[in-house]
Amino acid sequence: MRPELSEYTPIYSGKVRELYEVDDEHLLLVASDRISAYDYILDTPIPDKGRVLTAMSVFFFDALGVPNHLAGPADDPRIPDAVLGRALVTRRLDMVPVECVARGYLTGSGLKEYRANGEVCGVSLPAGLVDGSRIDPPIFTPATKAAVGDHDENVSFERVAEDVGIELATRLRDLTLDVYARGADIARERGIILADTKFEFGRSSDGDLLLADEVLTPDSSRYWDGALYAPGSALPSFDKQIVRDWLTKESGWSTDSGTPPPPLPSDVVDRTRARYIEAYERISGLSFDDWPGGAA
Ligand SMILES: Nc1ncnc(-c2cnn(Cc3cccc(F)c3)c2)c1Cl
Repeated sequence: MRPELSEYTPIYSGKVRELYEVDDEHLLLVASDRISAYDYILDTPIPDKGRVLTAMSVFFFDALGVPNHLAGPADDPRIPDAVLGRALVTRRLDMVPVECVARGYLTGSGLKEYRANGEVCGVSLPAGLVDGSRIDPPIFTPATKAAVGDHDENVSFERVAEDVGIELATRLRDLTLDVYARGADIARERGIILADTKFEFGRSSDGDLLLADEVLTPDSSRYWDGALYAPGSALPSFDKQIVRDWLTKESGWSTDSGTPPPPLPSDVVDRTRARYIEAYERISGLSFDDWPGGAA
């Protein structure tokens, strides 16, 4: 008999995720089916998005073999039926207040910084790079966590060292780059480019530095279709482009309308759900049908 979700104390609610307290030492990290686009949380959920992204994190935690915060399997008996398959029991850690970002390709806020001053987070890059250019070897471009609703602020490695000390800053950089490179290699071998990603780390009560939060999911990383990759072209998001294109090209809504996006039509929902499942099955080599939870 699984506990009810109402038995756990909610301690944090993010845009698309929630965090609950299971007991003094454990949390429940819940991924919703909500999807965000253009900084809005859309009214229409994508069925199974939370389960697919949870499955992706578990795959990468296992595949990368990095000490992490997981405290039980995807079907842990402490997970309520209502969130089975889209929730994980984790150790409660003392989170390091640094968004540990690795970039293997230049785009987004990194590209903006590069165009302004030829570097990203204090790391200078070769001249002549364009949107989507490969950054090889990948770079560590940390950020400070923004207030709710705001974007994180990119900071230099030196600033991180000032905040958390040079030893921990160095470990965060090395771990971030190592885990990103290995995860990106696994995905690239299966035709999916992980252009960049954001990790969070925490320290356990016995002082270990553990990989926490979600890992290498489409919400914490940019997923691109390797078959379409060419530097210089606007690179479509593997998982969110269907939604973005419908919103901006077919729905009549516009990003500068100042109004929330309209609900999504069922075909956009269905095709987006299929993209999430396709990404998971291609990267993991596993069938999503075997993942816990889902249609009762
Ligand atoms: N193992 C941990 N120990 C302590 N704190 C955290 C922690 C705090 N915040 N976040 C981000 C987040 C993750 C999910 C749902 C949200 F609403 C927010 C994660 C974790 Cl993962």
